[in-house]
Amino acid sequence: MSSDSGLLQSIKYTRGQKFQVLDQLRVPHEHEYRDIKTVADGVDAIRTMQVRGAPLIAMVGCLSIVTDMDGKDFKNAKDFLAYIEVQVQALIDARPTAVNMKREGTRLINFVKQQIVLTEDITELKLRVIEWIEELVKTDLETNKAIGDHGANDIIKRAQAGGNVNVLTHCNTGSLATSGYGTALGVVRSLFQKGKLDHAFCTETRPYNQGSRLTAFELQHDKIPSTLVCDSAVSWLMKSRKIAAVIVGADRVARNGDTANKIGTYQLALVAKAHGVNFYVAAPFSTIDGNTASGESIVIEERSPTEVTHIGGKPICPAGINVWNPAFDVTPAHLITGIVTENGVIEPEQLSKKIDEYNAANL
Ligand SMILES: CSC[C@@H](O)[C@@H](O)C(=O)COP(=O)(O)O
Repeated sequence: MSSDSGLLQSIKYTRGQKFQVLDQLRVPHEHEYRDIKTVADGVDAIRTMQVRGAPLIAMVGCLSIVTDMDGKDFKNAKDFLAYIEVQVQALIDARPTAVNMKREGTRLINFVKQQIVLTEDITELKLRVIEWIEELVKTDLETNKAIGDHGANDIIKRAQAGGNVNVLTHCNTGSLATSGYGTALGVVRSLFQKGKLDHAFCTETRPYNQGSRLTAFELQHDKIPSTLVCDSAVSWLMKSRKIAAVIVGADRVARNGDTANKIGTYQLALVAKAHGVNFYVAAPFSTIDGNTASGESIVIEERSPTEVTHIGGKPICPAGINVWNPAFDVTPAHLITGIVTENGVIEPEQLSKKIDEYNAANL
């Protein structure tokens, strides 16, 4: 399930058999898969960033429930529901900023509540949960392809003179952050497949280097013409090359369009504004959090200082220096040209209305 091709397969899952995740801490140099047998394994893989990226975190979390409940006995349906609620909360707590695990976990709990009205048979309930989670993973790939096409079409439409475009992306939002294809990197893939991409630039994305380790790897893998730049080179890049668009992913989009994403996204948006470059956020609708009014209330995860002070386990600065390591920042909506979803490109001012329409149709 869930692969574009071998090396970019973030998840290996076969019902009733194994569930494994690619250990992204080792990419690009090694491709080792880790078994996920329990929710505790899932939480650990998410916390240590063996798996990362908002959509993938949710899928790995949910699939870890599938393997965890295998062979477990439950006294009754109420006991089963209580178990699901506890596991979902543990997975939500693993990393606080991305909303996807919270959203899918809440939907899963609601689904179980509906099902226990229909049947109290535990074997049947387990099967329905497995099918619900497998569908979630399958849908993610289709969603990403739709995001890719909507984003690419909008960029092409706005590109002056209708020629091929250069784009810049940040962090890793590709096959490795999703079940396949990717969100912002899906837009790059789609531009390439349409023959409309001149060149893709990707940032290193310090401190964790998702750009240089993972995105550069994906771009090379797909033979997409691409160049890696330091995070500190982006202003000069936009000044000296013609960049049609910056495309980033999202960990949570608030109702007003403010967007939490990998640290450094906010400065990219400011630089894009200063240079008249369109700035897109590409994310599935499940990353839009209609319950969060604005970016003010988004909790920003702060991670270990060692991610800044060390690279590959080696220190790169004097021991004992104070470090602040926020993993994400919030880009204000007014800097965002469009939010690219599977349902089309939404201007931030239209987002609240679109959320209400989506909820009326889907919830
Ligand atoms: C499709 S992934 C979208 C976001 O999750 C991505 O841009 C990002 O910020 C990832 O952060 P990470 O800390 O690597 O999980």
